[in-house]
Amino acid sequence: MFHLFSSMSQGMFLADRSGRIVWVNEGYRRFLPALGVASVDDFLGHMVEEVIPNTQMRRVLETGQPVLIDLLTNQAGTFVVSRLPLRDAADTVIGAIGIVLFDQPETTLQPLISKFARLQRDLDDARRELAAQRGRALVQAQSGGGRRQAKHTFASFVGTSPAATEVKRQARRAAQSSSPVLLLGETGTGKELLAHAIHAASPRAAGPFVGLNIAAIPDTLLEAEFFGVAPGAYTGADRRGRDGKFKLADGGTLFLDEIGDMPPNLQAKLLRALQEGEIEPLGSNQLVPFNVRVVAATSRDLQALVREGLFREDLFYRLHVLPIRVPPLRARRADIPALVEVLSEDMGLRNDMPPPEWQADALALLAAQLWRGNIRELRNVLEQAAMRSDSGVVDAHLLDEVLRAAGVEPRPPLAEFAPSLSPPPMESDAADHQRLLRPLHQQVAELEQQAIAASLAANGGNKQATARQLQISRATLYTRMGSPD
Ligand SMILES: Nc1ncnc2c1ncn2[C@@H]1O[C@H](COP(=O)(O)OP(=O)(O)OP(=O)(O)O)[C@@H](O)[C@H]1O
Repeated sequence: MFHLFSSMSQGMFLADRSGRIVWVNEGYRRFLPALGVASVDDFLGHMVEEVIPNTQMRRVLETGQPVLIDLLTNQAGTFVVSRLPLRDAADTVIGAIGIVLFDQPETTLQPLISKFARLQRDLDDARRELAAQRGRALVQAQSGGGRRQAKHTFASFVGTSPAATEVKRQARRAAQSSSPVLLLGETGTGKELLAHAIHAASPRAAGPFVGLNIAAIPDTLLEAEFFGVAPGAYTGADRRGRDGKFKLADGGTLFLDEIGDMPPNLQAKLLRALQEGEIEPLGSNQLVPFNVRVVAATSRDLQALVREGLFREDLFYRLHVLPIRVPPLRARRADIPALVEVLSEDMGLRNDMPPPEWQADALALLAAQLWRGNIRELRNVLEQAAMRSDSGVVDAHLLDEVLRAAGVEPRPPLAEFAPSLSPPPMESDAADHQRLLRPLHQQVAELEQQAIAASLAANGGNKQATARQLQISRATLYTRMGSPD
């Protein structure tokens, strides 16, 4: 074992019970200059922390517990390392082995590191959202409530598929700009959610977020909704005047949903307002400057509307500065299991019940559907299935019935989805630990095969997309697929 570790790893050394380095192999010697150690003689005989900054070797010697995998960063770089205690026949710790498994993990472990970075970013977003929610609760408690704030951040946008990651990347970049954003995508794809997230990540986050669904308001009332009404313009209830959404969103973000449904006369007025940076409340004859960032959304084909003369071309270009295409759910099937989990948790919380459980065949069936209503439709189907399950467990049979009742002719389950969707078998800590004590090349090869199988399944067997997702060349993918090692 000792020789195997020594030859398979990038480098290895031994410390005695007191933490003094007593042996170092050939491989390890090349790290010495970067550690600021001139020769092996200056390394041997020194206490481990004197020559390897940030090492956790002392803890291993003191506790007798191994650190199987750790990242060590010091002036010599970042390394994936392993530290194992050495014991004598009476089980007393007599020293420890330090092993460098990988140097330059940022290149050798690129797919893992980028996944880690992405998860870390999502975690940071979630933490920020929690902090913001606490802050909002505090502000509401102090002000008696009623503030218009973003309800979602990027962490609420569930999905790590390439398509979801790309849309979040574009939206994050858009958040930093002050130009109008145009969110394009089918109904229920998360456009409104992204609008909230863009606001929450923008320099205007402390300002209000005001939404207006143009399709939901009669044309005759829209102008007053947009620009407000001056005092005295009308008799009756509106005598005192009323602020429009532009005024309410001052200093923040105005979300114009279903912009494609805007009547032509109002399109002209909106264009003028955006060009001049001023609005004219109904009946006022006065121009009022505003400071609002517009995020618009539509599920209609805006360019086709322009061609048909139903949407002004000049307004289209005014809004089309930062277009973001939000992908439909069927273009990111890999996100379905995660969405099912999040939506189930939410359903459980709302109904004060344990979240429903989804069997692997049910998930495979869900992953295969076209989801024309996207996440909203998915949620609806999940809710109906959960309601019809007495045990709280939903299988493909029950789901099939629910889909048919909802008027959907179910497409057959994606076979390649089922194995990757079923949860990994539970292993006891001891067995888990034992698995880690096998030859490293074998473990790495297994991990590679698992990653390739999962990615192939997520990409419906498409090798080009799989290679892109894993950030390896197609040639490498074919080699790895052919050699399970
Ligand atoms: N990526 C996602 N992760 C989690 N929930 C999502 C995601 N995308 C959408 N949802 C949820 O799905 C529902 C529909 O989303 P949203 O209203 O943002 O869609 P939309 O594109 O604006 O739809 P419409 O065009 O019909 O207004 C909401 O409940 C939203 O929270």
